[in-house]
Amino acid sequence: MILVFGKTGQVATELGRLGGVTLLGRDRADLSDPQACATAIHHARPRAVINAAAYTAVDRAEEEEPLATRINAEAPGAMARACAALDIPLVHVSTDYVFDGSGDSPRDPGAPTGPLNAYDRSKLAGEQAIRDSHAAHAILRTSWVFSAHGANFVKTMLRLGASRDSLSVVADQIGGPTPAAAIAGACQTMAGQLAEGKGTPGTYHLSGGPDTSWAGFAREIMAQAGLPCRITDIPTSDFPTPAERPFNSRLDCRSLADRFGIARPDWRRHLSEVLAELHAA
Ligand SMILES: NC(=O)C1=CN([C@@H]2O[C@H](COP(=O)(O)OP(=O)(O)OC[C@H]3O[C@@H](n4cnc5c(N)ncnc54)[C@H](OP(=O)(O)O)[C@@H]3O)[C@@H](O)[C@H]2O)C=CC1
Ligand SMILES: Cc1cn([C@H]2C[C@H](O)[C@@H](COP(=O)(O)OP(=O)(O)O[C@H]3O[C@@H](C)C(=O)[C@@H](O)[C@H]3O)O2)c(=O)[nH]c1=O
Ligand SMILES: [Mg+2]
Repeated sequence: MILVFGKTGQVATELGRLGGVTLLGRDRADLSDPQACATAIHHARPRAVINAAAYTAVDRAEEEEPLATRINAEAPGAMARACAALDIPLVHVSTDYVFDGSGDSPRDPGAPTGPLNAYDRSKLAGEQAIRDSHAAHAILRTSWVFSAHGANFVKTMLRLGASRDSLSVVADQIGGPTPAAAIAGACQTMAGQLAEGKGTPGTYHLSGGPDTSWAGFAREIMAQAGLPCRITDIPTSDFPTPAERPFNSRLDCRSLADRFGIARPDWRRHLSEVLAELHAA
Protein backbone atom coordinates (compact mmCIF):
# COMPACT_ATOMS: atom_id res chain seq x y z
CA MET A 1 0.00 0.00 0.00
CA ILE A 2 1.12 3.53 -0.76
CA LEU A 3 0.24 6.13 1.86
CA VAL A 4 -0.87 9.54 0.54
CA PHE A 5 -1.02 12.75 2.57
CA GLY A 6 -3.99 14.66 1.18
CA LYS A 7 -7.51 13.59 0.27
CA THR A 8 -9.56 16.51 -1.04
CA GLY A 9 -6.88 18.32 -3.07
CA GLN A 10 -6.51 18.14 -6.85
CA VAL A 11 -3.59 15.72 -6.96
CA ALA A 12 -4.79 13.66 -3.98
CA THR A 13 -8.22 13.20 -5.58
CA GLU A 14 -6.62 11.89 -8.78
CA LEU A 15 -4.34 9.57 -6.77
CA GLY A 16 -7.44 8.15 -5.10
CA ARG A 17 -8.95 7.47 -8.52
CA LEU A 18 -5.88 5.51 -9.60
CA GLY A 19 -6.31 3.18 -6.62
CA GLY A 20 -3.75 1.23 -4.58
CA VAL A 21 -3.37 4.10 -2.13
CA THR A 22 -4.62 5.05 1.32
CA LEU A 23 -5.56 8.74 1.46
CA LEU A 24 -5.02 10.60 4.72
CA GLY A 25 -7.18 13.70 4.97
CA ARG A 26 -6.65 16.56 7.37
CA ASP A 27 -8.85 14.72 9.90
CA ARG A 28 -6.33 11.84 10.04
CA ALA A 29 -3.10 13.79 9.61
CA ASP A 30 -2.92 17.56 10.04
CA LEU A 31 0.26 18.88 8.45
CA SER A 32 0.34 21.75 10.91
CA ASP A 33 1.37 19.00 13.36
CA PRO A 34 4.52 17.55 11.73
CA GLN A 35 5.04 14.92 14.42
CA ALA A 36 1.52 13.58 13.77
CA CYS A 37 2.53 13.01 10.13
CA ALA A 38 5.58 11.00 11.18
CA THR A 39 3.46 8.97 13.59
CA ALA A 40 0.91 8.25 10.84
CA ILE A 41 3.68 6.79 8.65
CA HIS A 42 5.10 4.62 11.44
CA HIS A 43 1.59 3.41 12.18
CA ALA A 44 0.62 2.60 8.57
CA ARG A 45 3.92 0.96 7.52
CA PRO A 46 3.36 1.58 3.80
CA ARG A 47 5.75 0.58 0.98
CA ALA A 48 6.04 4.23 -0.05
CA VAL A 49 4.65 7.65 0.86
CA ILE A 50 3.36 10.41 -1.44
CA ASN A 51 2.86 13.90 -0.05
CA ALA A 52 0.09 15.60 -2.06
CA ALA A 53 -1.04 17.99 0.69
CA ALA A 54 0.20 21.55 0.98
CA TYR A 55 -0.65 25.11 1.89
CA THR A 56 -1.38 26.38 -1.65
CA ALA A 57 -3.02 29.79 -1.10
CA VAL A 58 -0.18 31.85 -2.61
CA ASP A 59 -1.45 35.33 -1.69
CA ARG A 60 -2.72 34.38 1.77
CA ALA A 61 0.67 32.86 2.62
CA GLU A 62 2.10 36.39 2.72
CA GLU A 63 0.19 36.86 5.97
CA GLU A 64 0.57 33.32 7.28
CA GLU A 65 4.16 32.42 6.49
CA PRO A 66 4.79 30.58 9.79
CA LEU A 67 1.78 28.31 9.16
CA ALA A 68 2.70 27.82 5.49
CA THR A 69 6.22 26.88 6.58
CA ARG A 70 4.97 24.36 9.12
CA ILE A 71 2.74 22.70 6.50
CA ASN A 72 5.03 22.99 3.45
CA ALA A 73 8.43 22.53 5.08
CA GLU A 74 8.38 21.11 8.61
CA ALA A 75 5.73 18.44 7.91
CA PRO A 76 7.45 17.11 4.75
CA GLY A 77 10.74 17.07 6.70
CA ALA A 78 9.14 14.98 9.45
CA MET A 79 7.60 12.67 6.83
CA ALA A 80 10.99 12.22 5.18
CA ARG A 81 12.73 11.38 8.46
CA ALA A 82 10.04 8.77 9.19
CA CYS A 83 10.54 7.32 5.69
CA ALA A 84 14.30 7.22 6.19
CA ALA A 85 13.84 5.36 9.48
CA LEU A 86 11.58 2.79 7.81
CA ASP A 87 13.72 2.67 4.65
CA ILE A 88 10.80 3.50 2.35
CA PRO A 89 10.71 6.18 -0.39
CA LEU A 90 8.95 9.54 -0.26
CA VAL A 91 7.54 11.23 -3.35
CA HIS A 92 6.84 14.91 -2.75
CA VAL A 93 5.18 17.48 -5.01
CA SER A 94 6.83 20.90 -5.31
CA THR A 95 6.49 23.93 -7.55
CA ASP A 96 7.91 26.01 -10.39
CA TYR A 97 7.57 28.94 -7.97
CA VAL A 98 10.89 27.96 -6.29
CA PHE A 99 12.54 29.76 -9.26
CA ASP A 100 12.91 33.52 -9.64
CA GLY A 101 11.40 33.54 -13.14
CA SER A 102 14.18 35.45 -14.87
CA GLY A 103 15.07 34.89 -18.52
CA ASP A 104 13.06 32.82 -20.95
CA SER A 105 14.68 29.40 -21.09
CA PRO A 106 13.24 26.30 -19.38
CA ARG A 107 14.77 25.53 -15.97
CA ASP A 108 16.27 22.10 -15.43
CA PRO A 109 16.01 20.54 -11.96
CA GLY A 110 19.56 21.55 -11.02
CA ALA A 111 19.11 25.23 -11.87
CA PRO A 112 19.57 27.76 -9.04
CA THR A 113 16.41 28.54 -7.08
CA GLY A 114 15.24 32.01 -6.05
CA PRO A 115 11.88 32.13 -4.30
CA LEU A 116 9.96 35.41 -4.66
CA ASN A 117 7.25 35.05 -2.01
CA ALA A 118 6.29 33.32 1.26
CA TYR A 119 4.67 30.30 -0.42
CA ASP A 120 7.77 29.81 -2.59
CA ARG A 121 10.10 30.05 0.41
CA SER A 122 8.01 27.49 2.32
CA LYS A 123 8.04 25.06 -0.62
CA LEU A 124 11.79 25.45 -1.15
CA ALA A 125 12.41 24.83 2.57
CA GLY A 126 10.32 21.65 2.25
CA GLU A 127 12.53 20.40 -0.57
CA GLN A 128 15.65 21.07 1.49
CA ALA A 129 14.26 19.33 4.59
CA ILE A 130 13.54 16.24 2.48
CA ARG A 131 17.04 16.23 0.97
CA ASP A 132 18.56 16.65 4.45
CA SER A 133 16.69 13.57 5.73
CA HIS A 134 18.59 11.21 3.42
CA ALA A 135 15.36 9.34 2.69
CA ALA A 136 15.14 7.83 -0.81
CA HIS A 137 13.04 10.57 -2.34
CA ALA A 138 11.69 12.06 -5.52
CA ILE A 139 10.76 15.74 -5.48
CA LEU A 140 8.45 16.42 -8.43
CA ARG A 141 8.16 20.12 -9.29
CA THR A 142 5.09 20.97 -11.30
CA SER A 143 3.13 24.09 -12.26
CA TRP A 144 -0.29 25.65 -12.89
CA VAL A 145 -2.25 22.58 -11.76
CA PHE A 146 -5.82 22.08 -12.98
CA SER A 147 -8.52 19.44 -12.64
CA ALA A 148 -12.28 19.15 -12.21
CA HIS A 149 -11.83 19.29 -8.42
CA GLY A 150 -10.90 21.95 -5.95
CA ALA A 151 -9.89 25.50 -6.72
CA ASN A 152 -7.88 26.22 -9.85
CA PHE A 153 -7.50 28.67 -12.73
CA VAL A 154 -9.78 26.69 -15.09
CA LYS A 155 -12.67 26.83 -12.66
CA THR A 156 -12.04 30.52 -11.94
CA MET A 157 -12.09 31.30 -15.68
CA LEU A 158 -15.29 29.29 -16.26
CA ARG A 159 -16.98 31.14 -13.40
CA LEU A 160 -15.88 34.59 -14.56
CA GLY A 161 -16.34 33.77 -18.26
CA ALA A 162 -19.97 32.82 -17.72
CA SER A 163 -20.90 36.32 -16.57
CA ARG A 164 -18.53 38.68 -18.43
CA ASP A 165 -17.98 39.43 -22.09
CA SER A 166 -14.32 40.25 -21.56
CA LEU A 167 -11.57 39.55 -19.02
CA SER A 168 -8.05 40.95 -18.60
CA VAL A 169 -5.44 38.25 -17.99
CA VAL A 170 -1.68 38.49 -17.57
CA ALA A 171 0.23 37.57 -20.71
CA ASP A 172 3.84 37.96 -19.50
CA GLN A 173 3.93 35.01 -17.08
CA ILE A 174 4.79 31.91 -19.11
CA GLY A 175 4.52 28.28 -17.99
CA GLY A 176 2.93 24.90 -18.46
CA PRO A 177 -0.61 24.18 -17.26
CA THR A 178 -0.47 20.71 -15.74
CA PRO A 179 -3.35 18.25 -15.33
CA ALA A 180 -3.56 16.86 -11.78
CA ALA A 181 -4.24 13.42 -13.28
CA ALA A 182 -0.82 13.43 -14.97
CA ILE A 183 0.90 14.45 -11.73
CA ALA A 184 -0.89 11.66 -9.86
CA GLY A 185 0.18 9.12 -12.46
CA ALA A 186 3.79 10.30 -12.27
CA CYS A 187 3.81 10.19 -8.46
CA GLN A 188 2.44 6.66 -8.48
CA THR A 189 4.98 5.47 -11.07
CA MET A 190 7.88 7.07 -9.20
CA ALA A 191 6.77 5.74 -5.80
CA GLY A 192 6.35 2.23 -7.21
CA GLN A 193 9.72 2.22 -8.95
CA LEU A 194 11.60 3.66 -5.98
CA ALA A 195 9.96 1.11 -3.66
CA GLU A 196 11.34 -1.63 -5.91
CA GLY A 197 14.80 -0.09 -5.82
CA LYS A 198 14.45 1.05 -9.44
CA GLY A 199 14.48 4.57 -10.83
CA THR A 200 16.84 7.30 -9.70
CA PRO A 201 16.01 9.39 -6.61
CA GLY A 202 16.31 13.15 -6.96
CA THR A 203 14.49 16.25 -8.15
CA TYR A 204 12.39 16.20 -11.34
CA HIS A 205 10.13 18.46 -13.35
CA LEU A 206 6.72 17.75 -14.90
CA SER A 207 4.60 20.39 -16.57
CA GLY A 208 2.06 20.23 -19.35
CA GLY A 209 3.00 21.43 -22.82
CA PRO A 210 3.08 23.52 -24.85
CA ASP A 211 4.18 26.43 -22.68
CA THR A 212 1.77 29.36 -22.76
CA SER A 213 0.78 32.44 -20.78
CA TRP A 214 -2.10 32.67 -18.33
CA ALA A 215 -3.88 34.67 -21.04
CA GLY A 216 -3.22 31.94 -23.61
CA PHE A 217 -4.52 29.36 -21.15
CA ALA A 218 -7.62 31.48 -20.48
CA ARG A 219 -8.28 31.90 -24.21
CA GLU A 220 -8.16 28.14 -24.78
CA ILE A 221 -10.48 27.57 -21.78
CA MET A 222 -13.07 30.00 -23.21
CA ALA A 223 -12.75 28.49 -26.70
CA GLN A 224 -13.12 24.88 -25.57
CA ALA A 225 -15.97 25.77 -23.19
CA GLY A 226 -17.75 27.74 -25.92
CA LEU A 227 -17.94 30.86 -23.76
CA PRO A 228 -18.15 34.15 -25.69
CA CYS A 229 -15.71 35.89 -23.31
CA ARG A 230 -12.89 37.88 -24.92
CA ILE A 231 -9.46 37.67 -23.22
CA THR A 232 -7.38 40.83 -23.23
CA ASP A 233 -3.62 40.49 -22.69
CA ILE A 234 -2.29 42.61 -19.83
CA PRO A 235 1.13 42.93 -18.19
CA THR A 236 1.57 41.63 -14.64
CA SER A 237 1.96 45.25 -13.50
CA ASP A 238 -1.74 45.77 -14.38
CA PHE A 239 -2.85 42.90 -12.12
CA PRO A 240 -1.39 43.65 -8.68
CA THR A 241 -1.41 40.78 -6.16
CA PRO A 242 -0.06 40.52 -2.58
CA ALA A 243 2.50 37.85 -3.65
CA GLU A 244 4.95 38.41 -6.49
CA ARG A 245 4.87 35.61 -9.11
CA PRO A 246 7.67 34.51 -11.47
CA PHE A 247 7.53 35.60 -15.12
CA ASN A 248 9.29 32.54 -16.49
CA SER A 249 7.86 29.26 -15.15
CA ARG A 250 9.07 27.11 -18.05
CA LEU A 251 10.30 23.74 -16.75
CA ASP A 252 12.75 21.46 -18.55
CA CYS A 253 11.11 18.06 -18.07
CA ARG A 254 13.56 15.87 -19.98
CA SER A 255 15.18 14.09 -17.01
CA LEU A 256 11.78 12.72 -15.95
CA ALA A 257 11.31 11.25 -19.41
CA ASP A 258 14.86 9.85 -19.44
CA ARG A 259 14.81 8.32 -15.95
CA PHE A 260 11.16 7.35 -15.49
CA GLY A 261 9.76 7.30 -19.04
CA ILE A 262 7.19 9.99 -18.21
CA ALA A 263 6.50 12.47 -21.02
CA ARG A 264 5.01 15.98 -20.82
CA PRO A 265 1.21 15.76 -21.16
CA ASP A 266 -0.58 17.99 -23.69
CA TRP A 267 -2.65 20.26 -21.44
CA ARG A 268 -5.10 21.09 -24.26
CA ARG A 269 -6.24 17.47 -24.53
CA HIS A 270 -6.53 17.14 -20.74
CA LEU A 271 -8.44 20.42 -20.61
CA SER A 272 -11.11 18.96 -22.86
CA GLU A 273 -11.38 15.92 -20.56
CA VAL A 274 -11.70 18.14 -17.49
CA LEU A 275 -14.39 20.26 -19.20
CA ALA A 276 -16.28 17.10 -20.14
CA GLU A 277 -16.06 15.91 -16.54
CA LEU A 278 -17.33 19.25 -15.22
CA HIS A 279 -20.12 19.22 -17.81
CA ALA A 280 -21.23 15.73 -16.76
CA ALA A 281 -21.20 16.61 -13.06
N1 LIG B 1 -2.25 24.12 -7.32
C1 LIG B 1 -1.24 24.44 -8.12
O1 LIG B 1 -1.40 25.18 -9.10
C2 LIG B 1 0.12 23.87 -7.87
C3 LIG B 1 0.36 23.01 -6.85
N2 LIG B 1 1.64 22.52 -6.63
C4 LIG B 1 1.88 21.60 -5.55
O2 LIG B 1 1.17 20.41 -5.84
C5 LIG B 1 0.77 19.77 -4.64
C6 LIG B 1 -0.69 19.42 -4.73
O3 LIG B 1 -1.41 20.62 -4.95
P1 LIG B 1 -2.98 20.62 -5.25
O4 LIG B 1 -3.45 19.24 -5.42
O5 LIG B 1 -3.22 21.64 -6.29
O6 LIG B 1 -3.49 21.18 -3.87
P2 LIG B 1 -4.92 21.78 -3.50
O7 LIG B 1 -4.77 23.21 -3.25
O8 LIG B 1 -5.94 21.28 -4.48
O9 LIG B 1 -5.20 21.02 -2.14
C7 LIG B 1 -4.33 21.14 -1.06
C8 LIG B 1 -4.50 19.91 -0.21
O10 LIG B 1 -3.69 20.04 0.95
C9 LIG B 1 -4.50 19.81 2.07
N3 LIG B 1 -4.05 20.54 3.24
C10 LIG B 1 -3.83 21.87 3.35
N4 LIG B 1 -3.46 22.16 4.62
C11 LIG B 1 -3.47 20.99 5.30
C12 LIG B 1 -3.19 20.63 6.64
N5 LIG B 1 -2.84 21.55 7.56
N6 LIG B 1 -3.28 19.33 6.99
C13 LIG B 1 -3.64 18.40 6.10
N7 LIG B 1 -3.93 18.68 4.81
C14 LIG B 1 -3.84 19.96 4.43
C15 LIG B 1 -5.88 20.27 1.66
O11 LIG B 1 -6.82 19.71 2.53
P3 LIG B 1 -8.20 20.49 2.91
O12 LIG B 1 -9.13 20.24 1.76
O13 LIG B 1 -8.62 19.85 4.19
O14 LIG B 1 -7.84 21.95 3.06
C16 LIG B 1 -5.93 19.73 0.26
O15 LIG B 1 -6.22 18.35 0.26
C17 LIG B 1 1.18 20.73 -3.52
O16 LIG B 1 2.40 20.32 -3.00
C18 LIG B 1 1.36 22.07 -4.21
O17 LIG B 1 2.29 22.88 -3.54
C19 LIG B 1 2.68 22.83 -7.45
C20 LIG B 1 2.50 23.68 -8.50
C21 LIG B 1 1.19 24.26 -8.81
C1 LIG C 1 -8.45 35.58 -11.85
C2 LIG C 1 -7.39 36.25 -12.69
C3 LIG C 1 -6.05 35.92 -12.52
N1 LIG C 1 -5.11 36.53 -13.25
C4 LIG C 1 -3.70 36.14 -13.07
C5 LIG C 1 -3.11 36.23 -11.68
C6 LIG C 1 -1.98 35.23 -11.74
O1 LIG C 1 -0.82 35.86 -12.26
C7 LIG C 1 -2.48 34.20 -12.73
C8 LIG C 1 -2.94 32.90 -12.11
O2 LIG C 1 -3.77 33.17 -11.01
P1 LIG C 1 -3.96 32.11 -9.84
O3 LIG C 1 -4.42 32.82 -8.64
O4 LIG C 1 -4.75 30.96 -10.34
O5 LIG C 1 -2.47 31.64 -9.69
P2 LIG C 1 -1.72 30.98 -8.49
O6 LIG C 1 -2.67 30.57 -7.43
O7 LIG C 1 -0.60 31.84 -8.13
O8 LIG C 1 -1.17 29.66 -9.17
C9 LIG C 1 -0.04 29.06 -8.61
O9 LIG C 1 -0.45 28.24 -7.54
C10 LIG C 1 0.63 27.70 -6.84
C11 LIG C 1 0.04 26.80 -5.76
C12 LIG C 1 1.69 27.10 -7.66
O10 LIG C 1 2.49 26.30 -7.18
C13 LIG C 1 1.92 27.65 -9.04
O11 LIG C 1 2.46 26.69 -9.94
C14 LIG C 1 0.69 28.26 -9.66
O12 LIG C 1 -0.19 27.27 -10.18
O13 LIG C 1 -3.58 34.79 -13.43
C15 LIG C 1 -5.42 37.47 -14.21
O14 LIG C 1 -4.54 38.03 -14.88
N2 LIG C 1 -6.73 37.81 -14.41
C16 LIG C 1 -7.73 37.23 -13.68
O15 LIG C 1 -8.93 37.56 -13.88
MG1 LIG D 1 -4.29 29.57 -6.58
